[in-house]
Amino acid sequence: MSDSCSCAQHVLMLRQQISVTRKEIKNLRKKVDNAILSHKKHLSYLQSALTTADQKGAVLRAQTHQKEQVTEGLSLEQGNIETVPIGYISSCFSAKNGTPRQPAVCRSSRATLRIQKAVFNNPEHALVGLEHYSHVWIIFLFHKNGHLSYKAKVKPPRLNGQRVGLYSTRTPHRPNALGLTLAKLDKITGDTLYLSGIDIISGTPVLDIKPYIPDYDCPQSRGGLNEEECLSDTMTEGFVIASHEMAGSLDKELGQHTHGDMEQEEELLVNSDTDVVPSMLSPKMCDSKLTDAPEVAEGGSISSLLKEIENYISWSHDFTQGAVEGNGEVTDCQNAKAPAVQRLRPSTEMWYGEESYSTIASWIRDPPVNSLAVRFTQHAEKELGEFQPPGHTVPGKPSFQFLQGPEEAAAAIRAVLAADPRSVYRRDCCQDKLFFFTLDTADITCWFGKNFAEVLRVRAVGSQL
Ligand SMILES: C[S@@+](CC[C@H](N)C(=O)[O-])C[C@H]1O[C@@H](n2cnc3c(N)ncnc32)[C@H](O)[C@@H]1O
Repeated sequence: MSDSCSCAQHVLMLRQQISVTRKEIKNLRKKVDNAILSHKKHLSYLQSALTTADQKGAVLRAQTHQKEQVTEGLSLEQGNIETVPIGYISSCFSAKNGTPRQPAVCRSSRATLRIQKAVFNNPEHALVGLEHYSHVWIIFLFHKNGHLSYKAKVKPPRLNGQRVGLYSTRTPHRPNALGLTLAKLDKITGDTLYLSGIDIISGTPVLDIKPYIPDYDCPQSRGGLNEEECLSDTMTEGFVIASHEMAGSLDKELGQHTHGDMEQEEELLVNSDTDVVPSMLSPKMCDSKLTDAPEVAEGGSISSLLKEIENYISWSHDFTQGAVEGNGEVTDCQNAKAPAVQRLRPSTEMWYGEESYSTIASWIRDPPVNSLAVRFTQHAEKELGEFQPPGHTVPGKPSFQFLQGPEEAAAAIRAVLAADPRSVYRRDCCQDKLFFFTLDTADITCWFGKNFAEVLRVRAVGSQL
């Protein structure tokens, strides 16, 4: 009996010891977990400090290198510069394939650019004031050129195999692999720029940002066009403003005008050495020259002259509106013209003088390749419709990271394909092959037929086939 009693006591004691040991183990585990957590925090802090130090190191190295170059006589003055990216692009294009060739091709393409802390202690300070501008020039490195090879002559895809000097093109393959893109600045939040209308892939190092100032950057805008007017997508405003300007300058000068001056203005309008045919002018302006109106010369009917100008302005607005509706193509300069509108250019030119105008190679607006009709199979349309806007999570459905939803994505896909993203080689030799590209979080599969492209499949990046 006593044996069994002492045995039971022993078991009880052992149980108590086990329970104490368990508690100790639990406490120890807690301590270890806490230690791991605090180490992890410390580690991530150290890692981020290391990254910043690395970036700062890169900047310092660049600066030191620059100084060394100065002492070695290889300074800025000799055209030597060690570049330091001010940030890297995150964009809806992850690869070169399928990325628009110019920003104007796809207005809905989106990107962000965060200014690096390594370059400025307070990157957001460097952006103060930029919010007043609607567009910015992005100067970047074509970092995915693969190798730094270049040739003096290139074959732009839109020239369908014809060769031209590389400096007459925007080819990425140039001695200094610098790209220049005019992007729309949608907003700035802290140290980050939100951009749209870009032709730059994710990960691209950006070297500089400059505000787009039409008064400086857009020859057509000289002579008093304001920002809004110059940035308009069409010629309409420019044309109308020219007429307004004419009215304005007449307003100012009416008192001093002689009959001869009036005649000159009219001469300029009707007989200028341009291809503006009389039928392009207001019927009234063609029929009755201002010089035919003796009251004006006598200073008697200024109001009728102003009325005339007003009619002209309103007519020219209607006319250009009609012309513009036919074609929405635009290029770098945001008010560059569609071919239909081009004919109107000389009439504006008259008022600013020829030197105010830019000229371009005709193939830019009238290339020997057709733009393509784009269609989606029903299946592809349905697949695209599944995509959710950024931040929306619906179980089992993919979400975009940049594009605002399926509609915007469809517009972007149409724009990219309509401009025929294939190389000349691919167009000629691989016509029957499928074409793949990635847009935001969607993998697009399509094929090309005569003058059309068809989207066959739209799948979430990384999803199983
Ligand atoms: C023809 S370049 C024009 C870029 C810029 N607008 C310019 O005029 O300098 C646009 C093409 O460059 C390619 N591209 C974009 N970002 C790139 C990068 N970081 N490295 C190499 N190629 C790039 C894409 O294939 C895109 O279609």
